[in-house]
Amino acid sequence: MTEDPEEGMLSWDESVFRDEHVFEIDYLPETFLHRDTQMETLKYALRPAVRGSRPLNVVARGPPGTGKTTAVQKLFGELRAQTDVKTVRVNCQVNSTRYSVFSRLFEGVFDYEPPSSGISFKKLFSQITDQLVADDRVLAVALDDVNYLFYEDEASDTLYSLLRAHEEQGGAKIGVVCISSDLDLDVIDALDTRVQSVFRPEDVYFPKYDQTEIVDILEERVDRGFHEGVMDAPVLDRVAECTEEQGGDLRVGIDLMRRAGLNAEMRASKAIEMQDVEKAYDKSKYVHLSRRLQELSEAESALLEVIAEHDGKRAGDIYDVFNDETGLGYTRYSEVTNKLDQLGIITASYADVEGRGRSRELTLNYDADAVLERL
Ligand SMILES: Nc1ncnc2c1ncn2[C@@H]1O[C@H](COP(=O)(O)OP(=O)(O)OP(=O)(O)O)[C@@H](O)[C@H]1O
Repeated sequence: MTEDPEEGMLSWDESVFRDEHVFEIDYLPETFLHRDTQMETLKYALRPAVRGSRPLNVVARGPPGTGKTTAVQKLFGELRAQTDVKTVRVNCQVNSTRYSVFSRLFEGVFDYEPPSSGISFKKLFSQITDQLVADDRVLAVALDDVNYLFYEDEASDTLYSLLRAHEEQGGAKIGVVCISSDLDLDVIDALDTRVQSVFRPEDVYFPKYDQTEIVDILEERVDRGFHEGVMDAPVLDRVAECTEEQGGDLRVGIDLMRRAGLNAEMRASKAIEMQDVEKAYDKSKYVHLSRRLQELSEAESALLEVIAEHDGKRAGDIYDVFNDETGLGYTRYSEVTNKLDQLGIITASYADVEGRGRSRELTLNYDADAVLERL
């Protein structure tokens, strides 16, 4: 038998992907492994809504990419399909004030946006609650990435309004699931005492997946996303190892598989090799960073750029450059520094500096070039 030189090579009309969509960021997985206890507790908390009662409130916590959003999306999807319960998930990274959170709730309840001319918060609030009462419907709200409401000092007001809706507004029934991936933030502790006294949520923790769990979960995607034989076990193990290395965030693994698939295609190969994974890892390990940088304001990006360009310099020097470039003063500089610190992009710590007393030292938590490339 003569060997076919084309064997193992992709032709133009072939692909390693069976369904590339399963590697996209908004893909909702059909099977959701290793999250049974978390799903149970969430169901337990939401079940009263199905009977027309107010659901229990929940705080869902855990490191990034551990399935918190997916869990809520799956349950909210089931509630929408099988019951009368209204569900709205608000991305607080984008909607980080009480007003914008309630604007999204308005949209969820009425299926159209609130008037763009603007109405008072009080009006916005009462229109939502009046409608819920009139329809006799329960509203389940997920505040996804709720930590951003804390960074903007809007969390207490937002929660207070949501939690008091049943007392003040004719008995509107609203339950809240707060999702936080900031492990340094104690959600309850960080709220005002007036909120703490009415907020006694169920706690659902999403631990980091270990390497075997990561393999189990990613195997599903391999089967759905790639043709048979494209990714063999040792290569998948390496993907899981890289994912583990990056804090167990499944986004890294999923992104890595997609990029590795594209790399294999670039070599016109029918199978993904280790080299395709290694090459992809240089990019995929920064998925957190890219996500965080996407939502920065102009002032935050400007300061980060200065820090990255002057890595290792004293805070005073950094402030001078920031001030020169943006015209913003020290108060704003200080606020932006705190925000970047809370986001985990930099660490701002106090240090004794000779001749200057205590001053803040800013260190970048990522490679400076990686930051600059993505800004
Ligand atoms: N058990 C699982 N099975 C299948 N896919 C999963 C599982 N857990 C997470 N994923 C996938 O991993 C990615 C990240 O999950 P998700 O967005 O739910 O995490 P998260 O904990 O909400 O993250 P963050 O806190 O950063 O918002 C998604 O693409 C999701 O489909």
